[in-house]
Amino acid sequence: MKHLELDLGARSYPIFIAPGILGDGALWLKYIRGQQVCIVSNDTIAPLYLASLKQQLADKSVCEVILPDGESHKTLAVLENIFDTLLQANHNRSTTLIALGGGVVGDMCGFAAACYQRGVQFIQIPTTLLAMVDSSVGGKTGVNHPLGKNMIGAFHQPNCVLADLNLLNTLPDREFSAGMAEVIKYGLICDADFFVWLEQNMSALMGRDTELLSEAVYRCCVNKANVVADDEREGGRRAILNLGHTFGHAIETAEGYGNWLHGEAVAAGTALALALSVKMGWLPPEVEKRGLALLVQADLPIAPPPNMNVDQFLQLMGRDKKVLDGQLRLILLTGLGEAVVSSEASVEIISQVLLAAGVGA
Ligand SMILES: NC(=O)c1ccc[n+]([C@@H]2O[C@H](COP(=O)([O-])OP(=O)(O)OC[C@H]3O[C@@H](n4cnc5c(N)ncnc54)[C@H](O)[C@@H]3O)[C@@H](O)[C@H]2O)c1
Ligand SMILES: O=C(O)C(=O)C[C@@H](O)[C@H](O)[C@H](O)COP(=O)(O)O
Ligand SMILES: [Zn+2]
Repeated sequence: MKHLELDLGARSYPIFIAPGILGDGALWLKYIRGQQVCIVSNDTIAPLYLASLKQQLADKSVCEVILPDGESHKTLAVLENIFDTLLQANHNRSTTLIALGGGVVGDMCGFAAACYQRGVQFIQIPTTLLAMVDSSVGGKTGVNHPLGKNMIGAFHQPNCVLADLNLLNTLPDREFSAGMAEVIKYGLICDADFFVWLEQNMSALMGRDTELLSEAVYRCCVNKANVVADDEREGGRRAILNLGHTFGHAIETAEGYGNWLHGEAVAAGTALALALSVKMGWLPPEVEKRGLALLVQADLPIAPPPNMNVDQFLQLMGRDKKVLDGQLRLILLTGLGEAVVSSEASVEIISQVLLAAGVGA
């Protein structure tokens, strides 16, 4: 089993990574401090894994909330279901919520935990590759608004993260690829050695080799844990985890939540960030080429949707959470494994990169 700690002082927590650990209650039941537990999942994942989870919780008083599946349901209105269930079952501040699902369930369950009676504990049991390598770690929680991704939320850290690699056996290929976009992100922004390792192993990873996947999840979590431990609330360096996301979130919002998967939009957004980094004269074109090749090998899109136009991109990007005093800030690369947060790219140069990528005038 692989194990690391996210070091946040009193709010530190462990991340466990191994096949089969969902069934090893002895490992993780101690992170549930009270008797009341509320499992939050969705109508795709619950039929697959809810019973196994409940088996481990036989000594607890358990209720469950099964949300409708999909990014389009990551809303304040759907979040109400969690509060309704908690109140109907008389859950108090000693309750623990458990997120059993991908990033959508994890972000919503975490946000409900941040809000319910002004904050209760929660555990992340990620069931997608994306959630294992990224969304279950670091405490960003929230929901979407029709005008922008993750616009309503809170920072709220879990008590522990359990990444059971066996759960990936049922994950559809398209969702698996989407997770790879965030995996590749870590190599590009802060871990050149990991990027080279991914180049050497991508074909076996796409074949879902468990040993290699376990190593990939571990290295992503180590990288994310280091960044988050340095800057929990994104005052500075944490923003590098947003590589490709300003473009990507614009795509997700414009195309209608769920039509482009988050990872797909991040992949196309990363391709744009690579092109912009080269255009700024900061990144050797050879690194852009290697980044694009890895995204393609992971079956990810590297072109933005042709039905979007430049104005639409700029308007949606203008609402990004990294905008400061009206100034757009983007994550750009200055080398392999080296990212900066920069406001130096002008609207003109961004527009040129979008046009060159096939976005409408
Ligand atoms: N909080 C963060 O730091 C953070 C980081 C990255 C992404 N996110 C958010 O995460 C979301 C994307 O997460 P995602 O890619 O996990 O998508 P998701 O949660 O929508 O899950 C993808 C799909 O796979 C299904 N599924 C999940 N696990 C399965 C399994 N084991 N077997 C079969 N089907 C399974 C789900 O029901 C869903 O249909 C976005 O909303 C994004 O904004 C948050
Ligand atoms: O953890 C972070 O910080 C990230 O930026 C991780 C991203 O992969 C993730 O998509 C996150 O939800 C984006 O955050 P946002 O603040 O841009 O909504
Ligand atoms: Zn992301």
